[in-house]
Amino acid sequence: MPSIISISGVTKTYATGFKALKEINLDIERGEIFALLGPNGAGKTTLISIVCGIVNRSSGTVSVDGHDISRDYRAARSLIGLVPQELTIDAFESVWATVNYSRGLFGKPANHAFVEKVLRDLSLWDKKDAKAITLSGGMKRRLMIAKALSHEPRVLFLDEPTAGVDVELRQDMWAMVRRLREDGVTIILTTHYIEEAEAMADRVGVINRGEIVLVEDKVQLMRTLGRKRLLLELRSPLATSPRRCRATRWSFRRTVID
Ligand SMILES: Nc1ncnc2c1ncn2[C@@H]1O[C@H](COP(=O)(O)OP(=O)(O)OP(=O)(O)O)[C@@H](O)[C@H]1O
Repeated sequence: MPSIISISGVTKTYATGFKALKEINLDIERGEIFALLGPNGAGKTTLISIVCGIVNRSSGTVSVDGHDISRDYRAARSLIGLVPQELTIDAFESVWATVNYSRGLFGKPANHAFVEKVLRDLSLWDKKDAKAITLSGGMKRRLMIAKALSHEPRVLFLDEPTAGVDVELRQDMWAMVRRLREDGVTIILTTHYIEEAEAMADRVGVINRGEIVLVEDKVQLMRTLGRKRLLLELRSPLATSPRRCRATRWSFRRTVID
C-alpha cells in the first residue's frame, strides 16, 4: 500500500534567512504511530505545519493520501486533524459548540452522534455544556483533540501532546492515541522525550537542526540504543545486601542477577 504521507525534498527558509528544514524526505505509513523526536528548534513544528498547510515550504513536494498539498489543498487538508502546541479555543464557547463548529469549518454536515462519541471517548461528555474557560488544563487539551477529530480525519498530528501534562493524563492520552490507531487513524506526534516515543510509536524519526538523521522501527531502535533500568522496591529491608545486580544490555526483557 502506498504511504499515506509522502514528503520529498522539502526545505524551509524563513523570511529571516534561517534554514529551518534542509531537504526532508519522509514517508509515513498508513495506520502507523510515528514519533518525530528532536530537541527544541529542530524543525518538528515547521515540518508538520508544512504538511498541514499552515507554513509554506520553500521547495519540495508533499502529498497526503495521493493529494498534493498545494494543487489539491482542500482534499489533503480534510484528511488531516492537527492538535497544535498552543490552545486555540474560544474561552466563552461551550465544549459542544466548539467541536460542532470546528466540524462545520471543514464543510461536513452536522453529525451529533459522531460528536457525542468523540466527547465520550475523551471523557468530556459530562462537560459538553461547560464553557471552555471553566475547564481544567487537561480538559482543555482534550478539547483540542476533540476539535481536531471533529471532521473525521484519517491522519492526526499531535504537536507535543503531553508537554506539561501530569502522569495520569499522559497515560490516558497514550491509551486514546492507541484506540484511534485501532480505528485506522494514522498518528504523527512530536516529542522531546525518547520515553514517549518508546511508549507510543511504531516508528521513530529523529530530526536535528532541520535534518532527519534517522528513521527506524521503534523496537529496532530500542535494541540499538535502549537501555533499561530495573527499579526494585523492597517491602522490607534485606538482611544482607546482594552482591551485584546487572541488567543485560542486549535484551531488556531478561535481567540477570548474579
Ligand atoms: N516564523 C519564523 N520565522 C523565523 N524563524 C522561525 C519561525 N518559526 C520557527 N523558526 C525557527 O525555526 C527553527 C525550528 O523551529 P520549530 O518550531 O520548527 O522547532 P521545533 O522542533 O518544533 O521546536 P520545539 O521543540 O521547541 O517546539 C527554530 O530555530 C525557530 O526559531
